[in-house]
Amino acid sequence: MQIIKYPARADWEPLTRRALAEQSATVAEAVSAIINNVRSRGDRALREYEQKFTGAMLESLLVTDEEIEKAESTTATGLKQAIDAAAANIELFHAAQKPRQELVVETAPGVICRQKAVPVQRAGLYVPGGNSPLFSTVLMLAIPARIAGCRHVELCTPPAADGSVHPAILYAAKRAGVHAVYRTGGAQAIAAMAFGTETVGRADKIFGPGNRFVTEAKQQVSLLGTAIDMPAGPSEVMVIADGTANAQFVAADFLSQAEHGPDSQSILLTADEGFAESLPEVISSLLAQMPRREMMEKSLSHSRIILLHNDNEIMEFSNLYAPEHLIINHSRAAELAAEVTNAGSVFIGPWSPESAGDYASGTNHTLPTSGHARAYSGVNIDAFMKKITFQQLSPLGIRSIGRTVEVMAENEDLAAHKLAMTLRIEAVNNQTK
Ligand SMILES: NC(=O)c1ccc[n+]([C@@H]2O[C@H](COP(=O)([O-])OP(=O)(O)OC[C@H]3O[C@@H](n4cnc5c(N)ncnc54)[C@H](O)[C@@H]3O)[C@@H](O)[C@H]2O)c1
Ligand SMILES: N[C@H](CO)Cc1c[nH]c[nH+]1
Ligand SMILES: [Zn+2]
Repeated sequence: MQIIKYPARADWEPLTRRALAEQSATVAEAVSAIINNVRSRGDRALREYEQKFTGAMLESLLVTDEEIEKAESTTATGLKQAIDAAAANIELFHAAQKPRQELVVETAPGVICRQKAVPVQRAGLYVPGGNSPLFSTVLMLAIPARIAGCRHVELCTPPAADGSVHPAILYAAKRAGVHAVYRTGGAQAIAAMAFGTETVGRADKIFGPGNRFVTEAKQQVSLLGTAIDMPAGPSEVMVIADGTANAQFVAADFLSQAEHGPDSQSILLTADEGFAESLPEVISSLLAQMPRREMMEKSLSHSRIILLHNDNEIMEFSNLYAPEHLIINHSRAAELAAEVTNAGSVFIGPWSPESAGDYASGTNHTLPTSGHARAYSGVNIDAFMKKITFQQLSPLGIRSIGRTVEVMAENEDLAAHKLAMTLRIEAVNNQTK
């Protein structure tokens, strides 16, 4: 693994670029063709793509109630208990985010303004299933959708080669209140939820992580009129460590990222040269005990160890990179955490591995990647809600702001705008004569 020692400031920006996560032109072209095909040929296109990418020959795209019931009985009790325990924490943290009450402000006498949070009505959730069936993602998306009060929640996920959907995905979907599950994945699933097909319902907004094809598809359909949560592509972690960090912990955090896919990325920032130099060997020895070694090696080949002069430089670099996950395994962890301005989710201290947030601490694991944490939040209750504003003016309100509106409309050269107020001012004046 590459160790980059004291890079010049001019080289920091290029170092923050993701190795493979950039959306290539080929991916964009392939995705655009898939979207057009699904848009014009609906279910037929979905079936063809599933056969091509997963090998599944599908009769029904919709998972039946019987399959969901059966999944409940085939999922091991210990796993169901773990899913239930994680779900309870995710519910607690997300329920606390729900706006408590409507906002009401009388901005001027007789002018009442209200802001009301209203749920997205039809939510489309994507649960990845290429590399492994991420049933934890079902909880991360469907629980906030249910708490927000979405009227219809549908979920797409790639099927196995025999056409089945992993039982734990179905168990979690039922537990979290999903209304319909479809066996389709990749860009085709995103297109299906964006435009609707004979079977898949059209969603108002699409949520969830995925590989480069899924993320590109979400970005393309967002330009064609369907809202998305954010770009949540190939996973990445930045670890900040000093000499007090347990190197095995850091190495395991690197590997847990690498196993998400060949285009995941892990970066260590440290000011401790000895720690930087010793880490690759610790990673290699842990890697030797792991399954999926080949894929993890690919991911690690574009991971990096970056040696900087001090903690100030480390925090500056981290905020420039804007990591999806930031683990601070450092003697001043809490102080450094207070300086984070760009990150998806932060894990503070030696006892907070990313795995905790991936599954069970209660925070959401659907997070912005590729530097999008500079401007986007991870999934939270707000993502499932729109804020609608209301205003109601009384005759007193017309008196309060009528003249202000007239003057502004006149000076924007918008005579009809002015007239709509002038007529009311005259009516109020006539009433009170
Ligand atoms: N950012 C986040 O919040 C977050 C959370 C969880 C997972 N992830 C990421 O999600 C990703 C999951 O990826 P995955 O591949 O395991 O599952 P996936 O479900 O995202 O993608 C699998 C599907 O991609 C499509 N596909 C594969 N190769 C293709 C090709 N050549 N052309 C067109 N379509 C193709 C197929 O339809 C396939 O079924 C990982 O990169 C992981 O890091 C991100
Ligand atoms: N680390 C992933 C992206 O945040 C989420 C995940 C699901 N399962 C395991 N990990
Ligand atoms: Zn993970």
